[in-house]
Amino acid sequence: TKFTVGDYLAERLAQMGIRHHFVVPGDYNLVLLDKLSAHPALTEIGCTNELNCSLAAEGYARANGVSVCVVTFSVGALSAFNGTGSAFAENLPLILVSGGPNTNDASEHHLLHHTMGTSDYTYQYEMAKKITCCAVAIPRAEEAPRLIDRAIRHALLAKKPCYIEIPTNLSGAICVRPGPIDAVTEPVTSSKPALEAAANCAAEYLSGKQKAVILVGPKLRRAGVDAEKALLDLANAMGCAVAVQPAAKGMFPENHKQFVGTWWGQVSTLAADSIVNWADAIICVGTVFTDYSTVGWKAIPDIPLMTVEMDHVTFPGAHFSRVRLAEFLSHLASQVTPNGTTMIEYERLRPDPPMVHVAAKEDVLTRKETSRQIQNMLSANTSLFVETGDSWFNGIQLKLPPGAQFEIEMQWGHIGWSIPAAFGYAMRCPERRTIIMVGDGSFQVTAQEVSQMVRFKLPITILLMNNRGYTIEVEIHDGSYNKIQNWNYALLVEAFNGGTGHAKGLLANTAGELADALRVAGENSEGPTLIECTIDQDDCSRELITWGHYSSELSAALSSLPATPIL
Ligand SMILES: C/C(NCc1cnc(C)nc1N)=C(/S)[C@H](O)COP(=O)(O)OP(=O)(O)O
Ligand SMILES: [Mg+2]
Repeated sequence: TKFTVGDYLAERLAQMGIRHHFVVPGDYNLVLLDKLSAHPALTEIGCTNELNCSLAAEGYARANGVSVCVVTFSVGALSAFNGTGSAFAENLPLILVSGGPNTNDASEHHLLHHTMGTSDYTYQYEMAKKITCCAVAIPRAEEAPRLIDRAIRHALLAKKPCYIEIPTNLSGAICVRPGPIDAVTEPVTSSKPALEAAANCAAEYLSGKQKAVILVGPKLRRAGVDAEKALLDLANAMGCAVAVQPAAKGMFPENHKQFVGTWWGQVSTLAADSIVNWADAIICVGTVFTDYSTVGWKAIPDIPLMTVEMDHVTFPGAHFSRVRLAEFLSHLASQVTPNGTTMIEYERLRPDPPMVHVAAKEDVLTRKETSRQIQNMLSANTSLFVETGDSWFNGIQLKLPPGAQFEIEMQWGHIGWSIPAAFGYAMRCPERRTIIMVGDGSFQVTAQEVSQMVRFKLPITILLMNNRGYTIEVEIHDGSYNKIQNWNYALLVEAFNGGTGHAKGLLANTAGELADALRVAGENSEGPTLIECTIDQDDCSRELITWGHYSSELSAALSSLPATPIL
């Protein structure tokens, strides 16, 4: 049989370790989908819509390192742009592939279905350029190898999404076979002189300091599989306190003796803020300081920083390009002199473990009791997804046992992300126990993807925190718009079974009912189990109230008049 453009893409995806491709079919991509599903190493995963398809691919990339989402032109791609934006914001190489109009139509000024109704079809490619690190539209089959390889390589190096548009008449066009995959996947290594110079600068930066801490940010994990190990080596070599930003929870082991908690200003955990504020040197590794992670700009380090990024290192007064994060940390680990001052001080500050109240079986269910029971089910095999909402704060308060994984989407913050993202993640890691903490408002955005968990028999446990509305928004700025229609969530999930599935929908109004429901979930290995936890609409974490208070100042800042009056 002839080798085609679609086969070229399929082979490249398989060569780089992708085993599942997330799709929604449409007549602009059907031939392409035939080629992809014909590849022995690829399994086609259909999704209910393109928003969920792109978010499922985003979740898959968290587990696999790279993912692909294949949609139809315009009506499909514009929804998939949202999950692509998430991948950009979260530093994930998601490959967005869209079918496109037949290359013969433009010159005929044909009006085509699914388009804006004009004969200019370039708008999608132009938009994709803005939300990816590389966008290509294949004009003819001869250029497919060069353009496909270029887009994928950019995505892998930048840890950002890329865009590949394949006209519907080119997927089946003759194409040459791909060369070695190294040409696409081989990483860029550090410049040796720059690495040395940066390490010398670090030694100088640290030499005059007494109280160094390490602050870990969400880009650490995105810097590659050896990045977390390199950080551990540096932490062990230094002996100093190590704090994580909220979006980096789980990227440093929480049972490590030098772990001092999540640094998040007034809503830090384990008094991490006290030791970070005490430090006279902060090594920021993959950190991201945003309005949310600094609690409305209130918690920003106010001392000169050393920052280690994915491909450069900066100091007060110095910048070193092309220094890879993992290589730099490992190199530094072999050079630094131990300085445990901040750990000695922290042991004096470390808060005593809180008294945990165990509710009686008949007690009305509370947020705290729900968190306590979730804490007890976390294990080395758990992957916990926490959704935008009070679930952020409740999830971040939990203590991760060694090996447990934690996934959060704090930069993009698209409510509903956790359902498709956990589904995509679980397709890649079916052996792990995936648990989702999600609010009622978020669940309503992407609930359809639970039906794919039924279809692929994924034993995902969904803790649906039903506080009757958009509570985070209530805390930031209340209004009529924070009210939503309540659903019978347990019934909805059972409706997805369609006569053959094994989803279970349970309602927990008391502590005892939650305990029973979690037992049922633990035994359901054939499909998802949703447990609707009904809690009072004002039963939110104190961190949310504190953060919300400062963020309402933030939202006031967001709505503040422009600094320079517009004349
Ligand atoms: C509406 C919105 N954010 C605005 C928003 C709106 N649209 C999208 C796609 N993403 C967003 N973050 C948010 S955080 C709601 O409070 C979420 O409500 P819910 O899931 O019920 O969680 P809580 O009750 O714990 O807040
Ligand atoms: Mg809610």
